[in-house]
Amino acid sequence: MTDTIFALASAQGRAGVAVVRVSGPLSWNAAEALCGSLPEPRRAGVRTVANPATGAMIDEALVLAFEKGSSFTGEALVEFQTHGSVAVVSSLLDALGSMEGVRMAEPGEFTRRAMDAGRLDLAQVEGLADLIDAETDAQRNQALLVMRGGLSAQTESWRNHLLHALALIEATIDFADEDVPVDVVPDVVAELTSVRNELAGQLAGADAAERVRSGFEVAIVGRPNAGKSSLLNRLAGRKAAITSDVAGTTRDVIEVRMDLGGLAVTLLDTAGLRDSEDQIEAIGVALAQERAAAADMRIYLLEPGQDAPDGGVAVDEADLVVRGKSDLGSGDLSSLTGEGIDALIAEVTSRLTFRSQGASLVIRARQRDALVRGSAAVDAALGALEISGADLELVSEDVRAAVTVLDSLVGRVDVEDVLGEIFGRFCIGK
Ligand SMILES: Nc1nc2c(ncn2[C@@H]2O[C@H](COP(=O)(O)OP(=O)(O)OP(=O)(O)O)[C@@H](O)[C@H]2O)c(=O)[nH]1
Ligand SMILES: [K+]
Ligand SMILES: [Mg+2]
Repeated sequence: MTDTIFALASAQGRAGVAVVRVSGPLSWNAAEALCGSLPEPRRAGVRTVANPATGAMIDEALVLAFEKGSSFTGEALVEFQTHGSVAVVSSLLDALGSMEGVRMAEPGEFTRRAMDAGRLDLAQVEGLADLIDAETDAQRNQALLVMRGGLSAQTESWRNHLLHALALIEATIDFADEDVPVDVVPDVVAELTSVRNELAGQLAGADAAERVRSGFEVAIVGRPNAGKSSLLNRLAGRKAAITSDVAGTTRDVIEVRMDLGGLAVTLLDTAGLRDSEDQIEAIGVALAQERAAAADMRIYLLEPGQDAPDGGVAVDEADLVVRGKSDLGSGDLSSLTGEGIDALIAEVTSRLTFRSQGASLVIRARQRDALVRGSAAVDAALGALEISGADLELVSEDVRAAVTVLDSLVGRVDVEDVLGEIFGRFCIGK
């Protein structure tokens, strides 16, 4: 019999309410032992929860039971909503742990069971993991789409087209000796081409999807004392970086995480760009150049009197060049007075929002890799079909390979090795 597992599903520590989840064949028995009778399935009921071994009362809780086949895990499941006290939760967990056939869940084990029961596929599990980690609206929306099966539905449709192509090819191979000269090649080519184009479309939006998921990096660069750290602090609304009138104050890259219009953005403050005799500062400048070059966008901060960026970091059309310290005379913005700061935020947000709009549903390197391999297999099949008198056996092998790759994307085959890694990153209780 499968183990019955339990865990705190809500966050650790003091809270208004804590949720303890019990899933598996013995979950209802365990819950009945704790609270007498269970409410009707899917109907909340208030119960007194007591330790069956000692009779000691643990708490008064809202109890919810789910029947096998209609819970998150697909198993019989009970949720206790207790008062969110550390002592209540630990005595409830202790009481559960002392029961025969019931044990603490491993990280991600509830989700793993949901997947085994066919309630979620692997791509959806990845969406769920991202949803739990989501900090901004864009991350939440993206994760929800994937968790609700957006990528899975696409994959299913590609798979159906490929299977249709395969059926056409195989019928031709089977009837090769007979007198039915039907040329299936045009239909097969049409099916494969449409799949290839859709795969290419998803792949084209993978970079943007990755940015939405992990956040855009925006680096502030410029000469020493231009006011970069002051600008970072103004944008962050707190004193994240040291500022001073000493040129060469910043050496390390300072990172501040922000939410700009629902997008996750990491703002980088970097060392002022100049040739320095100071070894440590020179290392800082090299680091600044490296991080700025790798960032998605740069804000080049000009100091008063400076007309244009002076090398050191390549500035392209994705970047913003702004004049600071406007309070001293002319300029676009001032970190001292706040002038022009909202306009800068609006401009950065609109540029990044524009870039995020092409995002596809490919949220993981694993998924992208599968699409790249699937697309290569479809290309190989199409290539083989271009030769007149194409070897249909070879074509069918390529198409079959593409199907297998798509199956691995949703976890239908061949994914034991990635499962451990994916579920291990969930917390206990999920
Ligand atoms: N008047 C005025 N002074 C500013 C403004 N922004 C920064 N400063 C001053 O300019 C000097 C340098 O500011 P920082 O923010 O340390 O400049 P930085 O570009 O980070 O300097 P490094 O880290 O040394 O490269 C400090 O004395 C700041 O107070 C501004 O908008 N107006
Ligand atoms: K400075
Ligand atoms: Mg600085």
